[in-house]
Amino acid sequence: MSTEPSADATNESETNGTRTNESEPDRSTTAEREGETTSDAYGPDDGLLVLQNVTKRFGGLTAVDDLSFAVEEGEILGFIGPNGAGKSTTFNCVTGVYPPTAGTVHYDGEDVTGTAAHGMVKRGLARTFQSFRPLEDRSVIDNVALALTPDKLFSLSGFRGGLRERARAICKRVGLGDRMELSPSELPHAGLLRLELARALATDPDLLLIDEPFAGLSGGEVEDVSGLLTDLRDEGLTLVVVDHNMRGLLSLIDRAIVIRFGSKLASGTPEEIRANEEVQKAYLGGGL
Ligand SMILES: Nc1ncnc2c1ncn2[C@@H]1O[C@H](COP(=O)(O)OP(=O)(O)OP(=O)(O)O)[C@@H](O)[C@H]1O
Repeated sequence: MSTEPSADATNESETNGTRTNESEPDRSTTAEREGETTSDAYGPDDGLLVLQNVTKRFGGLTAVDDLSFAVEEGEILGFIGPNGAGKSTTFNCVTGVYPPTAGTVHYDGEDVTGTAAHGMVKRGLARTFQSFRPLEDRSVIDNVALALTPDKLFSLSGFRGGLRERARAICKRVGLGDRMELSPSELPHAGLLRLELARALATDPDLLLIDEPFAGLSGGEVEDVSGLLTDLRDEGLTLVVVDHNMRGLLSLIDRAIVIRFGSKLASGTPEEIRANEEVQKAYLGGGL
């Protein structure tokens, strides 16, 4: 698996799960871990998004290793793993940043393996980024309007008016209704996160992949954002959330997949994840 001479083991609470100082993870342990999880045999229709045996290699490094899981329609799935576990790489394989080296990705029953990013957005898959850069010379509402997909809105009568109306509704939806005319630089961090969510919602997704929404938020803000995400799910969206804030994440999600060294370590309800000894070890000191 990984031969990464990584120096990314800087998070002391997750040092056990990084690849630092490890040339090869223990294969037999991996096999034992897999034995503890539910069956890894998924069919294309087992969820809105289904990964089957997805592997991604960068040269000699295997960042994602034969990973299979399904995201069920209407759920909030937590996608958890220590630093360097392969979470972003998995997201990148799904959202068309690059194709997987092996394995297949099905979206809404169709094989979308290797589909480019704009094609995945068109199919209804949106993504937020942890480090996002809105256009600073545009207002909040303009940033949202620019993310709208015109082919879903175009009408001969009022193309521009329609866009603005829709952007306004989305700003209100994410709690930015009273800050639409501000510049992004005037928003606090939690406001920027709401703007990033708004930009993703502007593509009219069915499935939203959200990268570390709780990073940098206070306890109260975590609760507010969790409330917003729960509302979005209740309105019909399917959500996959990645975050290191295990406590915040476990109180939000319906189910979690935990990965380590690019492979599945555990899956289950928040209660099952909290009680899982392998997860406890991977997050030694993480306060589950
Ligand atoms: N483009 C790339 N080229 C080479 N190696 C990469 C590339 N992208 C990621 N990696 C490596 O793949 C492994 C998995 O990285 P990835 O970013 O997917 O982990 P992660 O779980 O998202 O980590 P974090 O929580 O720190 O963001 C790491 O060892 C990383 O250094």
